[in-house]
Amino acid sequence: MSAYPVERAADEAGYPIKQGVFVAVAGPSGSGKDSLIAYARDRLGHLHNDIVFARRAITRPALPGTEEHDTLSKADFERARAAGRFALSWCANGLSYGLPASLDDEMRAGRVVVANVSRAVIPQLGERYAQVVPVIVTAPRNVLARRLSSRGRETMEEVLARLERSEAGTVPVPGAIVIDNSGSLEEAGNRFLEILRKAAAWSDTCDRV
Ligand SMILES: Nc1ncnc2c1ncn2[C@@H]1O[C@H](COP(=O)(O)OP(=O)(O)OP(=O)(O)O)[C@@H](O)[C@H]1O
Ligand SMILES: O=P(O)(O)OC[C@H]1O[C@H](OP(=O)(O)O)[C@H](O)[C@@H]1O
Repeated sequence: MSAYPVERAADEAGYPIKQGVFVAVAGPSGSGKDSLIAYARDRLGHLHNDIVFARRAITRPALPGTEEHDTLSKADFERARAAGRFALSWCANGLSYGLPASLDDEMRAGRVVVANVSRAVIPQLGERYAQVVPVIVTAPRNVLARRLSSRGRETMEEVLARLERSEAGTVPVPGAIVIDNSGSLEEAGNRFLEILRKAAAWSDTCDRV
């Protein structure tokens, strides 16, 4: 068995990619990762062209009013993964998730890439990209429970499983920036926006040296 994830094998010699900044947004289900990403995306102003928001492939039907993603069947997902179409993939919550391999080109072009990822794959991101900014979004369990129930995307059983995972999925992420999203979306969203602005400035600096 290869020591590396399947996704790395396609271009082993070229990793880690030194350009670009990868902002990895993680944290328990319901903490508000997608909400913060959407908040910032709407307020980027002139940075809009420099920051790329990853579109995930998920083995879940697309639902109106939630994250826009590609939907693949399990079989198609596995085929895409085997063909090297994902920069990174993982399984969680009974689903498979993938980030498109085209993100490597965005990184090589020196852009800031923003993606919602599992906490567990942040170390793999560090193997693929030299500059990764992990952002962990948090909220207390009772807040997660309220938000997941009122979002209505999962059944009650699935909500309970996600709440269990909220702690079970916790892995140490050295150097992570933690955003407490237990208060207003505006407050946490502006903190996240500031992180993206800094990442864009950092990416510019790296381009020049
Ligand atoms: N600061 C906030 N105040 C009130 N409601 C919020 C806040 N942030 C997010 N929400 C709501 O909480 C719910 C969960 O948010 P969101 O879907 O962004 O979480 P997530 O971390 O992306 O979850 P998942 O990992 O399950 O996709 C949504 O209905 C969203 O509108
Ligand atoms: O618990 P961990 O492994 O950190 O995250 C698990 C996965 O679940 C959530 O996705 P979604 O809510 O199904 O869109 C996260 O975005 C992540 O991809």
